[in-house]
Amino acid sequence: MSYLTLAIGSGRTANKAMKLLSKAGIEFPDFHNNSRKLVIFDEKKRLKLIFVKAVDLPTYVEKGAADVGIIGKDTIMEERPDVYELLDLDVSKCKVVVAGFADREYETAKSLTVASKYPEITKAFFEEKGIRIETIKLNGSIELAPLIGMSDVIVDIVETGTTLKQNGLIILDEIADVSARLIVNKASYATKTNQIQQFINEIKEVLE
Ligand SMILES: Nc1ncnc2c1ncn2[C@@H]1O[C@H](COP(=O)(O)OP(=O)(O)OP(=O)(O)O)[C@@H](O)[C@H]1O
Ligand SMILES: O=P(O)(O)OC[C@H]1O[C@H](OP(=O)(O)OP(=O)(O)O)[C@H](O)[C@@H]1O
Repeated sequence: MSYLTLAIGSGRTANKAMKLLSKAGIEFPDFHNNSRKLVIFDEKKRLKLIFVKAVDLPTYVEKGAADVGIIGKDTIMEERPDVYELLDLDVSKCKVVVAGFADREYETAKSLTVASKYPEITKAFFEEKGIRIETIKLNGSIELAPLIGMSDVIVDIVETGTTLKQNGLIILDEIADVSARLIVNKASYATKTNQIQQFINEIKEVLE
């Protein structure tokens, strides 16, 4: 039987995903905390694991370079890949929110400048709300933008709320709940149905 290729984001989700796999009895002997190895196999050689930049992960799965992938719902919403989303893994939980200063007009604003890593989520959300926006695409430290007057608000991830609090910002709107999801390449699902289904069942069994 050939192996499945599984893509995992190399950043924050990697450890969570590896813990989940280990709980399901799928062990990767070559996985260590500070390892820079980008391709590893599980001990039974059923899974080839590749570590990719999270934002690129949907592309690997959509193009079939990976059969399956573990990725945050935020990235799925932003990239809208043509893949199957088959399982909510219920880890890496956070929210996509609009945040800004408490004392500025938000609900009554006709137009806003919004800084975000998520231009597509931002556009769709404010279109629906009927607020005209200019989006400033940033790749990190998003909370800085309103502090230095570069944007009125931000669209970003909140987990504990610490980053917002320490920068004097509050949640103004909630856009979506986020957790890690299992996505599957459509052609792989047709040609490797049993293998993929078995993998999903093994993971399902260890979800709380
Ligand atoms: N503070 C957070 N708490 C929980 N989950 C988060 C948090 N920030 C991000 N996430 C989730 O983890 C995913 C990966 O986030 P991360 O910031 O590690 O991206 P990355 O692209 O891997 O980072 P890097 O730029 O360091 O490679 C996000 O898409 C989101 O679903
Ligand atoms: O609510 P909290 O628990 O404070 O977490 C939220 C923060 O975590 C993420 O940033 P990340 O750590 O990925 O850093 P970044 O600024 O480089 O995106 C996110 O963009 C927020 O800034």
